[in-house]
Amino acid sequence: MRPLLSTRICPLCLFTTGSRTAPALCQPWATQRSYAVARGAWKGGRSSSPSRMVLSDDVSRPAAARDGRGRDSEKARRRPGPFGGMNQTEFRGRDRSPGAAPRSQGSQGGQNRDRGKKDERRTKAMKMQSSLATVSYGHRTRMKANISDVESFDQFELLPDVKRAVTDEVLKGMTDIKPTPVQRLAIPALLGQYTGRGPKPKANPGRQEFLLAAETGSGKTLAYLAPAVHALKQAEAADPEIAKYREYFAQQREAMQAPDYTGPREFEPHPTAARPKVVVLVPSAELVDQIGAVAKSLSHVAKFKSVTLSANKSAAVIERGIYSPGGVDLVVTTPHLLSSIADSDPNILSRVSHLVVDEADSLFDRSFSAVTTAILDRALPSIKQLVLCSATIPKRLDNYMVTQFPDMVRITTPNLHAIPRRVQLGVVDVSKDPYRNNKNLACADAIWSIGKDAARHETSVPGEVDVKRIMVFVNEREKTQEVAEYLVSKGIDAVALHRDTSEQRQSEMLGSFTTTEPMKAAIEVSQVPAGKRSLPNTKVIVATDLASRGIDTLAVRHVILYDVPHTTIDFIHRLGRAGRMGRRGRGVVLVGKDDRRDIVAEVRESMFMGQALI
Ligand SMILES: Nc1ncnc2c1ncn2[C@@H]1O[C@H](COP(=O)(O)OP(=O)(O)OP(=O)(O)O)[C@@H](O)[C@H]1O
Repeated sequence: MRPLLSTRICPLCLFTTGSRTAPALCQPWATQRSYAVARGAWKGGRSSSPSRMVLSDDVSRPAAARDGRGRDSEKARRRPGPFGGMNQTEFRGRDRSPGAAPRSQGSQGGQNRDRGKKDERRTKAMKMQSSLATVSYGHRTRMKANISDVESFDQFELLPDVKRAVTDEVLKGMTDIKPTPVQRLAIPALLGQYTGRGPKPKANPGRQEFLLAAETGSGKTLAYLAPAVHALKQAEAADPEIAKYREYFAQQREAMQAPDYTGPREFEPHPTAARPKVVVLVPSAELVDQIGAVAKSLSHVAKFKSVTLSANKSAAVIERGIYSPGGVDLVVTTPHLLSSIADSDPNILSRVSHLVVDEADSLFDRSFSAVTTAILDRALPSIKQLVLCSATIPKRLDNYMVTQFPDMVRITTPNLHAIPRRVQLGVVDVSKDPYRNNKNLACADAIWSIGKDAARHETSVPGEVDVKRIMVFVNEREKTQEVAEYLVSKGIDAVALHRDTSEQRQSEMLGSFTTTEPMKAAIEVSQVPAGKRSLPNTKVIVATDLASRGIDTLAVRHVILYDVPHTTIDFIHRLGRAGRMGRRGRGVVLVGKDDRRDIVAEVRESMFMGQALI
């Protein structure tokens, strides 16, 4: 007997039959077929509306929002009874939520024939968690169109010095420099520049609010810093107070050079002393240093004063930085530190025109949100541009933005919420032999095999190999130390990234993970005196993703997910430490007997399809 799935329904008489015999048995079917064949539109008995392999760009809109005809046919298709749900041009059960990215985003998408059914199964467990806000397919497509014809930083209306600072300082040494998708979208938008696509932006004399959301390692820092520095320099050129100070400074300096000068030898403080115009908030001291370094590079050419403030610095250094008589234009800091400075000097936020909240998903999370919003409230009266920046938009953040900033312009890249394209994910079932739920052993084994594999490839110097830098992620901070100690006991150079790790060791290790400089080691896997083997060509950081959120770990090719992350948000941030800026990367997830295999399988399949996680 022919299986039920291969039967077809004649659209006119609703006669059910096998596909081969249909034309012979059913006259309307045959008539329709020959008519359609003659038009070149035969789709095997389906109606001539779009094939289900073509996605409509209003796929994210609910059926009720579509035209009347659509609603009627929808009703008909959903009619209960033996023929209800037949003759559909698209699969009803398919995930129609906007977060489920279209096939066209992936390279392998064409392989999936019974796509609708598979998609539903594929995202079921992720949907149960459903922690990420969704982005519609139509929105992604529009954003894709908006970036297609931007090829160079010259196309942006940035001041020449700022442009030079980006290409000759921050991206120094790179050839064929092109803006990344998020830069193509965000820089013109933040500059208020019209790119010839979409509706022309209205000049907004009040406050502008932007969300800037793009995948990990995609260049978001420059996307917000370059326009902020541009605005800073423009405002400075038009500020009468600064012009007056410059005049005073030049006169005073000349006067001081006279041999008979007896007046004060110090200058009056600059109008911007302790009154920055641009403030960038980030969640950790490491990120303060990282973003601060990009700002510093920009300042060398664009000429402005940037300062980094973090709890790693002494009170004296912080005070010297912020109260420098030469003024301060841009501050990169954490909300807690800025808040405590603002408690003793409320004027510190009185001139802020540009406030950037980087890693906004963390900074509006429970642990930070009270202090972040307090800063926001203080700074809002003077703010001209507020930018929230993140690689993930959790539903929580989405709701906050909807209620607090309903007019916020959302700039999201077409691949938002997808794991970088060139990162692959392998799964190790640690519940089986030889590990029997010993994750420590499985983790050490994975690192040893990466190290041994790398030891086979000598550099141009005989006997020398590249050092592999590997990140291991655990769910709980307390676990970092335990895992790191175990790895060290197995001859692996591992360090836990947490508050109690010595600052020097931590920054040494992070430094070697964020540099693009190759590191070399002797090829031999050595025997230390006690007979314990050691692996000299790997370096390992064990961390929770909070400790490493946003860190630009360019040197990392391997990420080990010791614990299965609690949410897809954590998957994105953890795997996003590899595969930065289009580099290749590999993730390995250790799945124990109590772990959510369904989630891992779905994440893996989404990655394979090149689709966004939901
Ligand atoms: N146009 C560009 N071309 C090449 N490299 C770039 C470009 N823009 C930025 N980069 C580099 O890409 C790397 C990642 O950038 P950045 O740290 O801003 O990523 P991100 O999007 O903020 O990532 P995350 O979400 O993980 O914080 C940096 O090393 C940066 O120098």
